[in-house]
Amino acid sequence: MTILILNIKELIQTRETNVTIVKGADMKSLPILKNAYLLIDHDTIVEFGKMEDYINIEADETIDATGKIVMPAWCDSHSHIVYAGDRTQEFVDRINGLTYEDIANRGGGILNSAEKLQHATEDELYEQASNRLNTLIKMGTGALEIKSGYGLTVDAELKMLRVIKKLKREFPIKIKATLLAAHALPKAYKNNKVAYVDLIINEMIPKVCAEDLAEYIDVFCETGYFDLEDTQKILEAGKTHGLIPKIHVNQFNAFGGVALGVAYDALSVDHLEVMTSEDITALKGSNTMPVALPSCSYFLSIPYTPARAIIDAGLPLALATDYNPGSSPSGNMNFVLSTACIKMSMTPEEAINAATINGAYAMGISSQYGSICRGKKANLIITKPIPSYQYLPYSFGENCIERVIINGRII
Ligand SMILES: N=CN[C@@H](CCC(=O)O)C(=O)O
Ligand SMILES: [Zn+2]
Repeated sequence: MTILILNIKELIQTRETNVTIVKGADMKSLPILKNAYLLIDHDTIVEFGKMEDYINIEADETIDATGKIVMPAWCDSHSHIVYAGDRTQEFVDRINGLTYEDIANRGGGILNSAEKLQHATEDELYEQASNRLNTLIKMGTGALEIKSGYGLTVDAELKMLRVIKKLKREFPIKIKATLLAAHALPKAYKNNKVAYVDLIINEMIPKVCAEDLAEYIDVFCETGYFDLEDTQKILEAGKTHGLIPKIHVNQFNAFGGVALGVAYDALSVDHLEVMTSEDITALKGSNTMPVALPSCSYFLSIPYTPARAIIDAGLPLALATDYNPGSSPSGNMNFVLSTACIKMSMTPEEAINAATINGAYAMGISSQYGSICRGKKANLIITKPIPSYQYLPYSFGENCIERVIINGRII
């Protein structure tokens, strides 16, 4: 099956060579072809160029993209879309004055979702997660990382990861799975964190790896959750079993977690709402992608990740949704893009690089996803007729997407 897209007003994020990460000042540049064409063969981008150089090509399907933007589908490197129910009551409690921390301290928050998940069957979880995933795909997401972390028992963590494995099988988009058993201390281990960390290391990690259920190991490295020592032990054990580290860090407090992530060659360090100059220094020269989650900052009314300080220090930055029931009940990457521009002073070019190629890097897939490059996967967004690509973040809240192509298939 071949698909030919003609008369594209702006073809965004075109790369002649297979760039796999964009850093610092380079994030300001977003290669564009105006009045372009693009050819897909099966699941692969095979050719693109300017209409003036177009020589008649026969294709099974031809799309006229007059007035429209074509760009890589979003690469959302941080989500928790497998969860049961919702936490609307906590949302209302926060409006009435409680903080995210207050709610967690009284046994709500992550433990509330863990309680709900205990009672949900694998089929129920799959059904809820697939509804969310269908919505995300329509909003332009073509690759997604999904974490466990609402199970907090051996069985329930495995249950979550099996749901993710089924989503991988049944959905056309690229999915990466992460074991986040160290998301919160379950009630049963309230006074025995050491035993829970041991359970993760001695039972969960080996079982998850035996069933090949995850690629990444994650820890919520935060005051009141898991400290540097716990994080180090869990990352170490994960690495021994072939899991690649990715951590939740610096959401509320900065105490050296970023440097620890870098020391363990984490693929990404995510959240970073609170950053010190030491954290920025630690990231320099590393292979670790800093990931900002602006929807979480928006929803919890906490600081935004200091994107300018990070990018102006020459570092890369990725943007992701953090889609989860407690701190970001939205998986809309278009909103993330707008919020990054409006609240984090990222230019549209930086934000698009962060939400495509750098997001792909944070999932270890940027050699195949995240840009318009010959040989890469045909995961594309085709917009409605819009004035320019800058209109995407500008028109926040508006759905500018007309069609999505995933793996060469029109959705
Ligand atoms: N901060 C830790 N974990 C999630 C929130 C989990 C929840 O509140 O359910 C996050 O990334 O924001
Ligand atoms: Zn998260």
